[in-house]
Amino acid sequence: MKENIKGRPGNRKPDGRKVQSPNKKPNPVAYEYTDEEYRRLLVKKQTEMEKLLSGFAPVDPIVGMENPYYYRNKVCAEFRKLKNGTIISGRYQEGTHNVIETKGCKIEDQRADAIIQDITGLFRSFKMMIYNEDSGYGLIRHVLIRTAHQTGQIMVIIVTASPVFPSKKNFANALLKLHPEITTIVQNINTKDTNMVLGDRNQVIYGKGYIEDVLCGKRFRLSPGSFYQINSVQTEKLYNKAIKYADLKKKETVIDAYCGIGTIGIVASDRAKRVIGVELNAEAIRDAKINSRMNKIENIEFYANDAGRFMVELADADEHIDVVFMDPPRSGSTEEFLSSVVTLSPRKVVYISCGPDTLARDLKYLTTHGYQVLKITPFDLFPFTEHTEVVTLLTRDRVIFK
Ligand SMILES: C[S@@+](CC[C@H](N)C(=O)[O-])C[C@H]1O[C@@H](n2cnc3c(N)ncnc32)[C@H](O)[C@@H]1O
Repeated sequence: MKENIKGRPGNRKPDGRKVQSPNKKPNPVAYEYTDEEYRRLLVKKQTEMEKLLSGFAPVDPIVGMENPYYYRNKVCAEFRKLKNGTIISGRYQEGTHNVIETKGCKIEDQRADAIIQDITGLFRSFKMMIYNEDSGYGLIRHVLIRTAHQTGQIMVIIVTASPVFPSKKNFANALLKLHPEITTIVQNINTKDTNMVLGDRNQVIYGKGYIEDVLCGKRFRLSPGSFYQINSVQTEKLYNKAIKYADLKKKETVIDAYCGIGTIGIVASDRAKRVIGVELNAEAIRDAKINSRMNKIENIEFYANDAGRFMVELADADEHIDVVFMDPPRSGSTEEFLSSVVTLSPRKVVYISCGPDTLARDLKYLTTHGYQVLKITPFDLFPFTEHTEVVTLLTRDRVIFK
């Protein structure tokens, strides 16, 4: 099957916003979902990372997947009503809000795909009105499915344009009859004229309103609006490498900046003296606090704040920090954050990035302010897309490359 990858659901920023480029033409790049094509893409990504980053330090070979299919644990479906009254489900074509009908996508969780197909049928039989962005009329905006790789739990989030969701209990019962594996169903209310997928309000229709997954031996609760890496198999490898780079000895005070639900800090906490997590999204910080209790971790604290502002406060308070893990969104970090890192002067910075261009920009700042890049490892977190994740180790100790 050939598919326009740029039209895949990767076209969302890490915080869930759609990429805005309404006048952009559809991208002509199409990838074959085959092992041979996958190997070709890995070579291409390695070359791109070397071109971009080898001026800082040697780039290790990209860490690929043995089985690069059906890895996406988060799938956002869009819907469109055709002139003949039929409802189709699919994904937005990149840079547009045209819905391209999608079935059996080879990079999305297969359980999510099956659920979306059946939800589309139920929307038809329950005569649900699909939201029209131009007129602002209609109810159903999106459906988001989040699946937990280890526990198998599944969350269905139905995003509606209004709090009134007629027959929602009957709808949920009909869906659960078809898919008893679903563990929770949530209505998310998004009344705004916005590119953000999710609104601020959630109403639990069935189950607990969140799912739990296990990563690197720790258990994590995940609410509808919290960030969670979309490829769990590769995330474990990525976190293990990041923590190996930090080389913690149980004596260090560690920052987990842009911490989401606290995954990196919680996984690292056994090896550190103290961990401080900071994250802008209050819902994610609520999850992070529950996650630290659930894993019985006592040397970690979490703050809901802008990471840059928080680091300025730490620098002003003359705090001693040994290691900074930073994992900002694709847009990268800010000068406010980076200059505070320089002031705080941790021995090590482990920078995890899903935006290699902004990583290069931020590495330039840090290396012109006393840091040296020691290690760079790319990870293929997003097989069959143009995206690459990179973990980088910086230190303020001088090291000569042989
Ligand atoms: C790439 S995610 C990483 C999350 C987490 N480290 C993980 O591995 O799951 C980036 C996170 O940064 C958060 N974020 C975005 N802007 C921020 C800011 N200015 N200050 C703090 N956190 C921010 C997002 O909400 C998101 O949770």
